[in-house]
Amino acid sequence: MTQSPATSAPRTLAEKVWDDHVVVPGRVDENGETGPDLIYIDLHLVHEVTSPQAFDGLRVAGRKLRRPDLTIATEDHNVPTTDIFSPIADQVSALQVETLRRNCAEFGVRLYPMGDDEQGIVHVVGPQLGLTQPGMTVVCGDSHTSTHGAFGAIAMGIGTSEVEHVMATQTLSLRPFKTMAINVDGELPPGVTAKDLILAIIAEIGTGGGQGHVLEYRGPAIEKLSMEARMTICNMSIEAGARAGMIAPDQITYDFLKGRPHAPQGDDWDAAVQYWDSLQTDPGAVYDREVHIDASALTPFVTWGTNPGQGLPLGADVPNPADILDETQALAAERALEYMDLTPGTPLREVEVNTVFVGSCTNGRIEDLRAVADVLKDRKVADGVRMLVVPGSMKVRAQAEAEGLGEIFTGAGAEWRMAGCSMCLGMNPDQLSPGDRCASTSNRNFEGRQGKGGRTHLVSPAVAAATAVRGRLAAPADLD
Ligand SMILES: CC(C)[C@H](C(=O)O)[C@@H](O)C(=O)O
Ligand code: SF4
Repeated sequence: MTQSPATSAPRTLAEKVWDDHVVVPGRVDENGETGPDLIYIDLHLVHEVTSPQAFDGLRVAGRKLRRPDLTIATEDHNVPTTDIFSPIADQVSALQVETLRRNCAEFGVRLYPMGDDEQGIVHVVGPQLGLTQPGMTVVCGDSHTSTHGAFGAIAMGIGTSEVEHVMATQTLSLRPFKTMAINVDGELPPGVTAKDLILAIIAEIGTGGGQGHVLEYRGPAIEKLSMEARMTICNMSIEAGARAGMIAPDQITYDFLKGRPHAPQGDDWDAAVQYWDSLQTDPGAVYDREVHIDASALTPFVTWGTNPGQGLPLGADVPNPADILDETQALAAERALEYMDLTPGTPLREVEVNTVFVGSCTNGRIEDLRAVADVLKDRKVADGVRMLVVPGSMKVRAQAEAEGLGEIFTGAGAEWRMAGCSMCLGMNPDQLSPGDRCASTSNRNFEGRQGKGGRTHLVSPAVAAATAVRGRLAAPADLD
């Protein structure tokens, strides 16, 4: 953790974290081109889907895992959320989970298996244990690793060959990312949440808008957000095409972290906070690109299409592709509406759903469940609507139970499940059937993502809950 000399040029949060992790700087070749830096990795998260080949690679090369102490694994994608205490029925899922268990035992990786108190979605488990900390580099063979950037870490998804590289060396060879500031001015109005904000940001900059960049979300609206809300935002950075998303650590970050099992303690804590405080972007630091969003102008946001950028305020109508000037986007909208079976001009509030999914690494944390319970209390899920509430981790489930939320969910007629990725992508039995329409708190609305022929509208937890009660896309204010 080297401190930069006081005379150095102003740097952004991302640049500071990067600089502090360079093991070998990129070499300049004869044409003056700089090669990739060799970057140290502080935390490597592992799940059952993207790790088998990487472990195989180590085995074939006869190598050990370099830092088992910086590696942690959990079972999430294939976990059946109805019964996690029995063996998995599905053969493919069972094999993936068994393989992870064997690999973790052989290479000495700590694993949180199904049935363990700490088990859950990898991006919920890391922060919950205090493993994810400001100023770290965090990787995982999973695109939503960007979630951990909410702590002021550079956190990114990597491919399977990179997973193997990190396992063998605890480093990665990377070119520095470009930087982009997403300045969120003003204040979010009551009833408008982090999920609405990030959906609006992606609609604004596009699903390719962040390409090659690390996004830094900043400004008064971001500074007010809880860690859960910040994680929701950073989680979806990848849906804007970005390499990572970050938020500078502050007192809210420290209050969340303090006392967690892996957080520094005593003098180490004080020293860590002193270092973390130095990570804020310096005044005068220059980003490659800056975007401004006015939080106070936002309302609840929902997607109508088949990518996360195809979203609109809930009060809007289904768009008419003929009104979209950009030809490619107009064509994409046309195809999306066909798949989604939506007619231009229909008010989004009229769109009927038969399924509601609350969960995922975007919105499966305790605050999300509290928001859902606030709406469901003394209300019922509409006839003909199936609602699944799936906690992001078993710790979140236990907390929700302790607060009486589980009873509210089941009392309203929702299914209250065990922890896992579940219907976010349906690698377990929680899937949509063809023609089902789902309001989902997850992060991807791609064709067939939640089950073949299923249709997904991305929404906030509050909108999901109100939609479950009304049977049509709705915000809690529509229920009064
Ligand atoms: C299975 C995994 C590789 C994938 C990802 O990388 O994101 C999954 O988590 C997802 O959300 O689609
Ligand atoms: S909850 Fe969904 S987005 Fe998150 S890791 Fe699991 S499958 Fe991927």
